[in-house]
Amino acid sequence: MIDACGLTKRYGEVVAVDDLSLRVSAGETYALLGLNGAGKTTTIRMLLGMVRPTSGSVHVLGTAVGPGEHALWSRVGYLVETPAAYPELTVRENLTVAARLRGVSASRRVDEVVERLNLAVYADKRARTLSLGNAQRLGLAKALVHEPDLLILDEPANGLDPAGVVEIRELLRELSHDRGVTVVLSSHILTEVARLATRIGVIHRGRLVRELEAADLNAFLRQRLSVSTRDPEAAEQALTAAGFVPVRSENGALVLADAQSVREPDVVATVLVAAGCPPTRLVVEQDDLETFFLREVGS
Ligand SMILES: Nc1ncnc2c1ncn2[C@@H]1O[C@H](COP(=O)(O)OP(=O)(O)OP(=O)(O)O)[C@@H](O)[C@H]1O
Repeated sequence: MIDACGLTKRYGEVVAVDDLSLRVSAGETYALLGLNGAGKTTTIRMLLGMVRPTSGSVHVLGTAVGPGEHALWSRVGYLVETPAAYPELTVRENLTVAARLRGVSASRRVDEVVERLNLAVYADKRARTLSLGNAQRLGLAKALVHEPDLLILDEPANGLDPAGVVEIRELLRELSHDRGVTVVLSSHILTEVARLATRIGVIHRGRLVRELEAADLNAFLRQRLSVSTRDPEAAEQALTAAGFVPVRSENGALVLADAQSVREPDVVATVLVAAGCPPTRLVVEQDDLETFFLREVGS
């Protein structure tokens, strides 16, 4: 569906995207995950031919992205940053224009996306009166009105309230499962990405620093054993004497990060009981997603 090779974009001294290659296959939901300024929007703009790469190439649906490839975009729906709409036209009129531009004449499709994006109440309101969240809904409706095979969305949850975030997640999931739509999206919200994506690309300072299957995400979350006792100093000594490497955490618990402690906490408990300082709490903890992400981007 998408084949981007060695994409680089420089703005003077700033390297917004640096030698980034990615492939997205049919049916995937691929999420570009990165902090503010990581290069997500620039990458997405290059995929869509809105920004010309300084070097590298992009193929979308087998076609090289470049001037004159109009037919290609009838199969692609996209939303980039603040969605643009004709401010004096109503929601329905905006969608009708978008549909016509994509060669779709059926007003049924406009009704369907109005319904699907919960815009019925606003259908006859001018676009300029919409809240940020509803403007985002209109942007998504425009991206979907021609039933594209590929959706490319920059921060689709932007401006939406928590219910709207869930709604859009469900919509994208449904499009992917029921209609086989391929989705490429960017986000800086790891928990959201983890719920939706089948594959995740972590982008940092313009570089794709890691790609992983969402199903493998758990394997990247480090585990450790956290032990509390009434006498942490004695416990630390006993564990050190037994060959463990306990580290005192801020809350006074001892943390053991080695694989054996995580696998066999009973061995740790036995050492502590024998030393006369039995554990009052013994728990295997896992990195949360934010810790994983910050570790990946090294900050
Ligand atoms: N037109 C431009 N001129 C100069 N610098 C730019 C331009 N567009 C982007 N940049 C710079 O390129 C870098 C990447 O920006 P980009 O908007 O792609 O990041 P992003 O990951 O989408 O960030 P955000 O989540 O904040 O939207 C940033 O340092 C940004 O300031």
